[in-house]
Amino acid sequence: MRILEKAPAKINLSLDVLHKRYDGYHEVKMIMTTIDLADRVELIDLPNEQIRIISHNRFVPDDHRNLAYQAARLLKDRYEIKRGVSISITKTIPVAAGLAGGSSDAAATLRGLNRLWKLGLSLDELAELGAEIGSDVSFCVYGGTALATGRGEVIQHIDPPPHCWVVLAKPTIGVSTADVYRNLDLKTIEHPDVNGMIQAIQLKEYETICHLLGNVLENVTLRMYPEVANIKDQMKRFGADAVLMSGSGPTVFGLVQYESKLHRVYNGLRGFCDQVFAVRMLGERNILD
Ligand SMILES: C[C@](O)(CO)[C@H](O)COP(=O)(O)OP(=O)(O)OC[C@H]1O[C@@H](n2ccc(N)nc2=O)[C@H](O)[C@@H]1O
Ligand SMILES: Nc1ncnc2c1ncn2[C@@H]1O[C@H](COP(=O)(O)OP(=O)(O)OP(=O)(O)O)[C@@H](O)[C@H]1O
Repeated sequence: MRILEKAPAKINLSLDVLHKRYDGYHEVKMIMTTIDLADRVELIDLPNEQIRIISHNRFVPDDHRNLAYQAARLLKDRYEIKRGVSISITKTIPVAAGLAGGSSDAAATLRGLNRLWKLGLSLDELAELGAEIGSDVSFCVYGGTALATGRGEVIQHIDPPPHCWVVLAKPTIGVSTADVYRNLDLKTIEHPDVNGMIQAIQLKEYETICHLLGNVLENVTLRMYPEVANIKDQMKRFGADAVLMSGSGPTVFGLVQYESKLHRVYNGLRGFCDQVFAVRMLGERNILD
């Protein structure tokens, strides 16, 4: 049997860090939303016990380091599955970009294997398992728009933002999330207004959403990689309504309300950056059904 799952990327509209926890992780408070930029994960049942990863992207590991492999291993061990699976990942989401590409592949693998192996698990149960793989996996199991707290795995669904376009530009550097958190100086950060962002999303106030975009990890990555600031400047110059780095970066996203302006921002950025995308926000909860 063959199962196909879409694995969409996320962006963080607001990302705050409250404190460092005793387990070494940081307590976060952030708004995540799904965008229409997705990998494709294809699962094929294998009669033996093997978990096989196929990916033609040289930056994506094809062994136990792959988060999709870890998702399959977790379900196989936890539910004592005596079968194997071939997991073929077609990447569109840039790697190590701050867009949760690997996490979304893992989440898609959890959803797909739940169907392939007829495990009958709920999305809540899959999200709980996902948290064992990585902090962003729980959100990716559901997709949509959510307030994420804890280390990112405590998910409260919220309304989708109003319709708009997202232009993404990924500089040719990969960023280590662990390094960015390690270099964050909690004493000097300016906290974004996460509650205000939730309210603005609920009221569908596009201008307020633009005004309140904020990410405390942005300055850390900007200090490590000044080219990210350059891309931010270019994106503003070409007319994006608001610009922010996603997650730990280095991808920069710009919000654009009207399609007429979208092409100018997209084409302008293509002169500076190899990986540029123009996509819709997909903040509705049932997008993965
Ligand atoms: C930056 C974000 O992408 C925003 O959505 C996430 O907070 C990171 O999520 P992720 O990549 O799934 O992170 P994980 O794979 O769980 O952790 C990678 C590393 O980032 C650091 N980390 C991650 C999440 C968190 N709340 N606090 C942390 O300090 C830890 O050093 C951890 O070893
Ligand atoms: N399925 C996968 N796709 C991409 N990278 C993966 C995958 N599995 C493991 N990795 C490894 O994870 C690292 C981070 O890649 P990923 O694309 O998930 O980062 P990210 O978008 O910054 O994630 P996040 O936003 O959750 O921090 C890569 O350098 C790669 O070695």
